Amino acid sequence: MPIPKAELHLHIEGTLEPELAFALAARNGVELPFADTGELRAAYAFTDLQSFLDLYYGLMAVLRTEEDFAELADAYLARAAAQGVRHAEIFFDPQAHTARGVPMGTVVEGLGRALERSEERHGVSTRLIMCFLRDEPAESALATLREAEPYLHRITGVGLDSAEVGNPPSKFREVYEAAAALGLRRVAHAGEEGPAAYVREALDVLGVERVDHGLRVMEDPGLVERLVRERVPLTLCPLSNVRLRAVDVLAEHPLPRMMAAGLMCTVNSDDPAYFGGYAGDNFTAVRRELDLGDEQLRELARNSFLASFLEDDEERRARYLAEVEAYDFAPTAAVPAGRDPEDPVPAPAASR
Ligand SMILES: Nc1ncnc2[nH]cnc12
Ligand SMILES: [Zn+2]
Repeated sequence: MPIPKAELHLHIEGTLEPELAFALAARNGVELPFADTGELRAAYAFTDLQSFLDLYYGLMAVLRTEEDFAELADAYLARAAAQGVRHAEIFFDPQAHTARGVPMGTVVEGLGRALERSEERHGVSTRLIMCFLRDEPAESALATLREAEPYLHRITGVGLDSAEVGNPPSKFREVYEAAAALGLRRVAHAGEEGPAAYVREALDVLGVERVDHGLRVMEDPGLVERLVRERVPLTLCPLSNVRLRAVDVLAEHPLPRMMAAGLMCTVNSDDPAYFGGYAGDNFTAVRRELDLGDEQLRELARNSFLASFLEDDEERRARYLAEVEAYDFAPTAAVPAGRDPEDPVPAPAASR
């Protein structure tokens, strides 16, 4: 089995695999501007965040019913479980659905249906985080929070995503204050394409407890010092950073330098259907391309549980952490050539 881990940066809409997209399109009578899954996959040649977002929002047209959202989440949870994910804190983008006439209740109840049975079916505990689209007006985010109030028993926190540059965290001060007043946890994407100053704003103005990405914090040594001192977790997404050209190649990803600086890093998949891999694939890729050793992988896995919103279930967190500490990385020398040293049985796909 791959090392146990929590996934803390995962957009459920970004788990829509081409095969499911076409199946849902057929079921819902939606015409896609692609002839087949091959043609769709060929469109995944992104040049930046916006070029991805255009396709990502377009493909959501196939998601219409509660059953669609339940199926999407269930497929993700099955894949994540197979890669060692024991706990998942899942983002969703309600405005991307309500804007096209799909009610908030359809989205939340559909996702909730899959999340409710996730432990029993997949052995994965879950939380749900509602993201606001930062390229929409702040008033729309506030209206979305109000619309979500009947469903807050299913929602642990709020996040902020979509086109970052030109949409600083401070634009959402009011809605984050309202979310805090409702007892919601707070995270935000910052420092993915935007500057380190956006990370400072997310902390100071929005009061976030984790920073999603935070890739660019290394440009600001004072900020790094603060993040280390305050133990603020960063939810990094290495394969995403390569696909969206935030870094040129994985071998140049700052993750090892960030870990060496004492930052509390985690590794996540972001939008795995689009970026070439799920959580375990990201672990495998950083191990290989960045030369991370067993104990660095253990640190990333440990951090993922420490940074998770499991304060209401410390017993479970302790159990997961004990699994991480007890995890046995099989000695490389004893592994036959071609076998994954961490995996006691030959696996069809890379998945750490
Ligand atoms: N990587 C990403 N950055 C910002 N918004 C997103 N929405 C989905 N994936 C995203
Ligand atoms: Zn993201």
